Amino acid sequence: LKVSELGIETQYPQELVDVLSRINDWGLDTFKVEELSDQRPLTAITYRIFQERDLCRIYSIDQSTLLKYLLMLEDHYQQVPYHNKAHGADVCQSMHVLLNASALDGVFTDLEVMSAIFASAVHDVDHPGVTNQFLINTNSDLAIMYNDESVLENHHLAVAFKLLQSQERNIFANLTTKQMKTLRKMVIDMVLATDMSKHMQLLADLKTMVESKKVTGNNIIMLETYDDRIQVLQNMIHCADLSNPTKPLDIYMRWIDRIMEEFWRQGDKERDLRLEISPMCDRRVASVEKSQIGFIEFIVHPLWETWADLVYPDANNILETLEQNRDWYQSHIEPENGAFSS
Ligand SMILES: COc1ccc(-c2ccn(CCC(=O)N3CCOCC3)n2)cc1OC1CCCC1
Ligand SMILES: [Mg+2]
Ligand SMILES: [Zn+2]
Repeated sequence: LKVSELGIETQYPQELVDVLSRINDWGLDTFKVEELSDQRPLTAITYRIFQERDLCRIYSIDQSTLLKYLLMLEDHYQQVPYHNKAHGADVCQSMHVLLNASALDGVFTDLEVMSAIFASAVHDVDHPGVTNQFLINTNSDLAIMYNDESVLENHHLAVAFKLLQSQERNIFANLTTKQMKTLRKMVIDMVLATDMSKHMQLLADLKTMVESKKVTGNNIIMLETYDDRIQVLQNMIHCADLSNPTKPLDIYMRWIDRIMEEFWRQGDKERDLRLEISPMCDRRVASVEKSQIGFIEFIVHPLWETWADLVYPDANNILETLEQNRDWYQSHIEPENGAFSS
């Protein structure tokens, strides 16, 4: 990558080129990209991935149109502690790495790959930093608009596709009608799958697929139907969305700081509104480490263990890091608040 190919202006061009050289690695430091890109991590990372996968050439995407769309998309991520443009960038880059699993070599078409990268980049756009339940409980305009069903995820999709409607930002202008129809359906199916309320069903279906896994001679997964293909992509974006505990511990800790601040700000709003404070949202009775251990035990590890089975042995190192992080927190439980530690 050359400085001229960064796509964005920065006072640290060479350092940014150096950090982005890890675009295909699981440990890429999104926070470093955020700092070195002058607060443009989503544009810098997504633009780099489009280049890496040659998507502009394959789909005749004008580079300035892509940059205009990405900058506008990035500006529509809200300045909230966790669900901001850095999270969007991180999930996009994590998805890019997961797509490179050798068990999936040649499995997905270029259109499916572009759909997955696009879905990841847009998947939390305009997130207000509160949960679906909070939006429902407070009779918000968004909950009214989407009838309490995957409220945030429907909104992220609507915003992402609306931004495509101007001719100067329509990166998919040169796709055929059929390609656009396919891309739109897959992006909708993937972003809706990032709603935590779909987690148990997604995981159950993934386990069923693993039990009946069909592979070719060189251990490449065979996915014959749309339902099978989209199910793998839905679990992939869900894994990417829940990938913080699988990253190097110092990076994981910084994501914890951000999600807790976002949860605590929601708790502050609930306290002011005299609503019951949601679990883990009361900054006065926080047990950060215990919450993470529960999150890993009940959600993240069961999901990643199943994913690691599906793409065995490609995700073994990721699962290993997750288990090391879990063990680290287990052995560093902070003393109970107050005098009576158990
Ligand atoms: C680094 O820590 C986390 C990173 C990601 C998540 C997380 C959960 C579900 N998602 C997917 C999006 C979603 O559905 N959400 C967004 C979070 O709030 C619930 C609805 N993401 C949770 C995390 O920690 C929580 C706070 C202590 C234990 C759990
Ligand atoms: Mg989300
Ligand atoms: Zn997300």
